[in-house]
Amino acid sequence: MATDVHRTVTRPAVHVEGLTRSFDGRAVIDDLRLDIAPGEFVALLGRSGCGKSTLLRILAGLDRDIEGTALVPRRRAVAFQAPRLMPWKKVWRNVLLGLPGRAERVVAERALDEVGLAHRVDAWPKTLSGGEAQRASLARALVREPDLLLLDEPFGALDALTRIKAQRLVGEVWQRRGCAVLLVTHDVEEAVLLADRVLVMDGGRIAHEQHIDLDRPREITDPRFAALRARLLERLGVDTAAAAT
Ligand SMILES: Nc1ncnc2c1ncn2[C@@H]1O[C@H](COP(=O)(O)OP(=O)(O)OP(=O)(O)O)[C@@H](O)[C@H]1O
Repeated sequence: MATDVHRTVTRPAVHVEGLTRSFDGRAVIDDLRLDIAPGEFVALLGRSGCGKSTLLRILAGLDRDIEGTALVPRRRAVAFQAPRLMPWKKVWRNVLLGLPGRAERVVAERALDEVGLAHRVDAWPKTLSGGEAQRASLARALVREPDLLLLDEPFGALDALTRIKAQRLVGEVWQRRGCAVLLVTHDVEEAVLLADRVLVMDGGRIAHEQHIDLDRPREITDPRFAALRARLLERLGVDTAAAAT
């Protein structure tokens, strides 16, 4: 009997294969392979200098001096640790900065509302707090309606409380928008809190991956959360037993 086999093949949001990037003859990224599914939230960990930002810049299209394949959606946006707002432009104009065509103020207003900054539309960047500036930077990414959102340690410079709020906001935005996210972070807890899958980069490649099969919202007090966190710390070479003493 003939069987009709239907396979649903979903094109990944990101497809990277055989990717190599060298600086001064040294391969920082070395034959790296990575797929990210549409709508998937992926966190990228790794020791300082292992090439996380380099990978993110390549996926953002900011670095094209590569060997191998890096396929990304046309609609993508990036937010960095520093909000990079132009001080001579009001917040709403910063949000529209670099958008192709003539964008209306209402587009910026909508994005600023989404990140809880509706009241700061006409503010000057220098009057924003660190957390507000980071939200404005996120709004600037969101007006691009990205299928892929690239975040390079966006919460790195924030104080603990602001950081928790910003993490929650990113989680909400991701769930509402359904875009794929690649979050570079140093914070293992943040990775387990937000991501569907956590990658550990080492030796220029993805050396380890961990699926996070916990329901959302996640509780850091959940013993399964602690177990995943410990396993990732171990992969990062942090001796948790020693750290606890
Ligand atoms: N433009 C460049 N020229 C020369 N070397 C570079 C350049 N950009 C990055 N590198 C080197 O590549 C390596 C990886 O840098 P990268 O910024 O990607 O690391 P990272 O994992 O993001 O680090 P961190 O966690 O500290 O931000 C580092 O050794 C860095 O010095």
